[in-house]
Amino acid sequence: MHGLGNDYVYVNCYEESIEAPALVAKAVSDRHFGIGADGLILIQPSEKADCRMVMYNADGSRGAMCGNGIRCVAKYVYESGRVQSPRMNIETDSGIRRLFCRTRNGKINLVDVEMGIPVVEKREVLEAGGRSFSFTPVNMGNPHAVLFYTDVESLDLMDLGPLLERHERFPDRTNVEFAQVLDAQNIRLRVWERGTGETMACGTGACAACAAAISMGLVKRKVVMHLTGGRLDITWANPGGPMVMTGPAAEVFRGEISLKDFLKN
Ligand SMILES: N[C@@H](CCC[C@H](N)C(=O)O)C(=O)O
Repeated sequence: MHGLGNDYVYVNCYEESIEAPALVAKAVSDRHFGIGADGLILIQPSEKADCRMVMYNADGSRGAMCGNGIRCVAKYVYESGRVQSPRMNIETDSGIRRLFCRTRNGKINLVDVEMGIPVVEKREVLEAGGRSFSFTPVNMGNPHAVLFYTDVESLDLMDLGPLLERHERFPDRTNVEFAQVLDAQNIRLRVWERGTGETMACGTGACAACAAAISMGLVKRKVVMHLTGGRLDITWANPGGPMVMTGPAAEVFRGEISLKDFLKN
C-alpha cells in the first residue's frame, strides 16, 4: 500500500509472524532484488487500541511513527472488517493516534489522523560539508530537521540528505525536510527520510515542516503541503492541541512470499 507514493510492504500479523523484521524490511524493500518499498509495516493486534502499527525503514532501522503508513493501516483494518467503525485508535511506538476514515461506496478514500502535538525547538545552525545550514528541529514522535529554501526543485538531495541525516548533531540520525513556502497556505516540500532516502511523501515530515512554518509566522494554521507524490492537508488549529493531517491511502496488490527461501538467496 502507499500514501502519495510513500510505499510500504504491509504484513497482516493477526495471521502471520515475522521473526527478524529488520532483516525482512531490508530485503523486501530492495527495488531490484526484493519487492520494492520504502520499508516494512507490521499490522498487529493491540491491547490498548483497535490495532498496532510497527514500522521499519528500508535500511532495517525502526521508526516510531509513520504518517502515510498509519492511513494505510486504517484502510486495511477497516476494509478487511477487523475494525468496524471508521473512527479508530491505532497504537504506535510514539503513542496512540486517533483516526477517522472517510468512505465512498464502502471504500476509504481519505483518512484524517490526529498526529499529536509537535515539539518545535529554536532554530539552529550547523556546519556540514563546508557549508552552513539553518534548521528547525521538530519532534513529531520521530525526529525532523526542517530547512527553508526559495527553490527546492533545484536541490541535490542525494548530496544534502545524507550529510544532514548523519550529522553528529543528530546521534539517532534525523529525517530532513526541504521546504519552500509558496504562500500563506501552501508549502512545497521534499523529504529525505532517515533510513530510506528521498521519498515521494512523508506524513510526519509534512507535519514537522508545517509546524515549523507556523511557528515562524510564515503560514496560516491550515496549510496544503505539496509533496512529490501529491497533497496532504494539515490543520493545527490550536498550539496546545494536535495537528490533523488528511490524505489518501491506496492498495497496490496483495501477495505471498516465502521468507525462508527469499532471505537465503
Ligand atoms: N514515511 C513516514 C516516516 C517514516 C519514519 C522515518 N523515516 C523515521 O525513521 O522516523 C511518514 O509518512 O511519516
